Amino acid sequence: MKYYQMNGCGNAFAILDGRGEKLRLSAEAVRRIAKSANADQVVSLENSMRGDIFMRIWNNTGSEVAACGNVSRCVGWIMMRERNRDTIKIETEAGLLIATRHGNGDTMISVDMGSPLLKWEEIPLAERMDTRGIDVKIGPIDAPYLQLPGAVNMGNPHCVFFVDELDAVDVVGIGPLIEGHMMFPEKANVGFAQVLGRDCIRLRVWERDAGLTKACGTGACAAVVAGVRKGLLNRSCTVFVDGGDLHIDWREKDDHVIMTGPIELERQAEISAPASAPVFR
Ligand SMILES: N[C@H](CCC[C@H](N)C(=O)O)C(=O)O
Repeated sequence: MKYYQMNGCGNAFAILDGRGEKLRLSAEAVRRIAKSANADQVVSLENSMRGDIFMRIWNNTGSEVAACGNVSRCVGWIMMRERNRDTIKIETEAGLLIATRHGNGDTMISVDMGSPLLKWEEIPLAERMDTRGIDVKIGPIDAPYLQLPGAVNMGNPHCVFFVDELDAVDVVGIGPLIEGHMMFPEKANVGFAQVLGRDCIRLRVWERDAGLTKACGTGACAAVVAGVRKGLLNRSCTVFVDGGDLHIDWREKDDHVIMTGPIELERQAEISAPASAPVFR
């Protein structure tokens, strides 16, 4: 089967084209693939009745997840090249996504991530709360910048803090405390955003079940939505992440969030179907 090693702004992926195979990856196989590929997420491509492709996504710790913005852009690019089309419909557990490019050979790919879910029970949170600024305490650490983060679901749960100085934030120390906080029954991706202007932010994300990554697509979408709801940002924003930059547009006309950014194909290979736990050299 075809194997693609790709990244979106440094968010690293191992993508297996399982169409035509009975590919069923165990959590252990996912962890082994992710380790050997040094990937944040692992994806298997499957046939779809509703779209051009079905994308099954796992974090590198083995948990299956419904949404991943950056890999949606990579899979969109694979299918556009295969079908020689500028628009591709991707089916995921979170729903249908539309990926587009501006022309053949283009590696700037946009994905329509649909509408953000903003009700407390849709994030989900453990109790009723105003999701524009939630009350999540982490023990003795009551740093001033850890007040009232925004909560947004982009097909997956996000908690976004707005901080004055991102380089002063201990993302690796604080991220896991919020990720597993009892306020989030399904855990959460934890974003730390610094506003540089009403149309640009810098963002780092401690990802649920994957840790600190160089970029998080749904995290960038969630940060802009949370910033607009706090009155800090315009609906069209550039998000500077460690691995590059993404452009987010939370469209007024249909409430959809459009994410645009680069993809990179690092390696493509033919491999034998990984029944259990293959190791890629
Ligand atoms: N860790 C995330 C999934 C990957 C999201 C990220 N890589 C993106 O580009 O959106 C979660 O468990 O919800």
